[in-house]
Amino acid sequence: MSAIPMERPVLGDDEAAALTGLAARVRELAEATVLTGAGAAEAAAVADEIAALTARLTAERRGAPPFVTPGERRMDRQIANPVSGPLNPFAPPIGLDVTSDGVVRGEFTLGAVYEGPPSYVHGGVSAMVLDQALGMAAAATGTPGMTATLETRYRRPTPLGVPLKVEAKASRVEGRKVYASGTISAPDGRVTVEATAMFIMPQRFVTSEY
Ligand SMILES: CCCCCCCCCCCCCC(=O)SCCNC(=O)CCNC(=O)[C@H](O)C(C)(C)COP(=O)(O)OP(=O)(O)OC[C@H]1O[C@@H](n2cnc3c(N)ncnc32)[C@H](O)[C@@H]1OP(=O)(O)O
Repeated sequence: MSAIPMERPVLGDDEAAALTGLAARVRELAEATVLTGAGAAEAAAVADEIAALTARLTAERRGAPPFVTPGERRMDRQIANPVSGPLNPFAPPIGLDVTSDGVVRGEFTLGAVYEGPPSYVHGGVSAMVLDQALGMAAAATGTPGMTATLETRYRRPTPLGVPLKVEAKASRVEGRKVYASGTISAPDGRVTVEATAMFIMPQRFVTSEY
């Protein structure tokens, strides 16, 4: 049982655009927070101002992140997704395109908030990006599912602050199970992380359209 309900408010275009802009500013704030050299007094003063802004936003609080109206794919409605969602300040966000032959591709740059080992991307963040890309590749087969297994192989460190590529494709569908694989690669074209995953469509979603 989740504390966040399934039912979602649906945003109009104006509100979606405004909240997307707000998320972009908060993303910049997060980066500024981990990189600032403003000093203790200034940091404390800014923290007070941010607390006041947070209070303004929570004065009208929703029970769950909103969706936007259905587009071509129902999965695109979830605009607060932590990988691709423009409404989520935690998301880079990564624009992921699905080609007609089911290949998912995205280009992205990860800044200091995603650091694991100094100057490199946190391995959990790479796994999250791949989970999303492979999940979308699975969904593109017409059988979307929950991640049942995700195996990552970290072949070399993934650099921060440079353009990265993620690519994924489903390899086969067996009933409710979909198998997919993918990679993250660095600007020199070398693969830094490989992943394979298996997604299972829960029985209760068998008739849903994604
Ligand atoms: C669908 C909605 C998603 C839409 C997404 C849009 C794309 C967005 C991209 C998002 C990307 C991010 C996505 C996320 O972040 S998804 C979030 C992370 N994943 C989860 O939280 C999943 C949690 N687990 C479950 O909900 C259930 O266990 C699932 C749904 C996976 C299976 O529960 P179900 O009750 O259906 O299973 P069953 O008992 O009838 O078994 C059926 C078959 O499967 C086999 N099996 C079961 N589990 C495993 C396992 N772990 N490894 C290997 N095999 C497993 C089992 O042996 C059997 O095999 P067989 O006997 O038939 O041979």
